[in-house]
Amino acid sequence: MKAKSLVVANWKMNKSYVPGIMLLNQIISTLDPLPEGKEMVICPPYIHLQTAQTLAKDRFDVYIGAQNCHVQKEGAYTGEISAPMLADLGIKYVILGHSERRRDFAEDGKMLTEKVKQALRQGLQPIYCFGEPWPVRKEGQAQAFVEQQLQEVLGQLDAQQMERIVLAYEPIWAIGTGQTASPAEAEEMHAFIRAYLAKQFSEDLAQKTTILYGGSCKPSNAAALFAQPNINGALVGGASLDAEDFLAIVEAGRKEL
Ligand SMILES: O=C(CO)COP(=O)(O)O
Repeated sequence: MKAKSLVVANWKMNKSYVPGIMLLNQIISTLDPLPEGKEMVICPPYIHLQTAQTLAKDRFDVYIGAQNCHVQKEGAYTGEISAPMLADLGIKYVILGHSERRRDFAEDGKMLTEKVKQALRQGLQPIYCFGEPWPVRKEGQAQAFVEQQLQEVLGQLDAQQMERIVLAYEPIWAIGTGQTASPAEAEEMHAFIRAYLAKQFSEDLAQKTTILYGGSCKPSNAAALFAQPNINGALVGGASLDAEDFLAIVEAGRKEL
């Protein structure tokens, strides 16, 4: 079985209520149905999740995701949102391990393993993010760094759990910088990640796992990235805040993925 292809919007902390609803409407209503095996996913801030879910509910090709969830199911955790709350809304995906959360909220492998397991228990599909900073790449240590970020979380999961995980390679130096990894650089890392999955789990699981690229993905570079054999889609930040740009990336995915 071939890996599912996804083009995922990560709005981060952008778009207040009315502009957010307008953008959701524009993106979802303009998209022509995608063929089977391809999905568009939108991960807006929490305030938009319920509306987004309503707008996407009759589409078999559009799904909604959250940008984070708490480790615990419920309790005295002021300001937090739990995985059961997201699942109850019908949300399908949750982004976990984004470098901005690792940096700003000290999320480490141990905590992310627990979050991934909690999300899975609630029926959500985690989009697990990882990627190296520039000094690590410069030293030629990018693969070793990525392998460790994979191992500390995925190494704690069984094959059945792994079947519901989406991976997102996001080199930190490419996030929000306009400096994307070249298609060859991205493909080299994606092939390495697939080889890791084959070694750690099985060749079958490695082939079935969706591996996204993230970091300054734009309409101008999406097609070349998507043409790489081990790239199954993208996690898009800045360019997902503009309907035309994001839909252009989704269209590149329709052709190339
Ligand atoms: O962090 C990202 C997606 O999660 C990538 O952000 P940019 O597309 O803005 O570089």
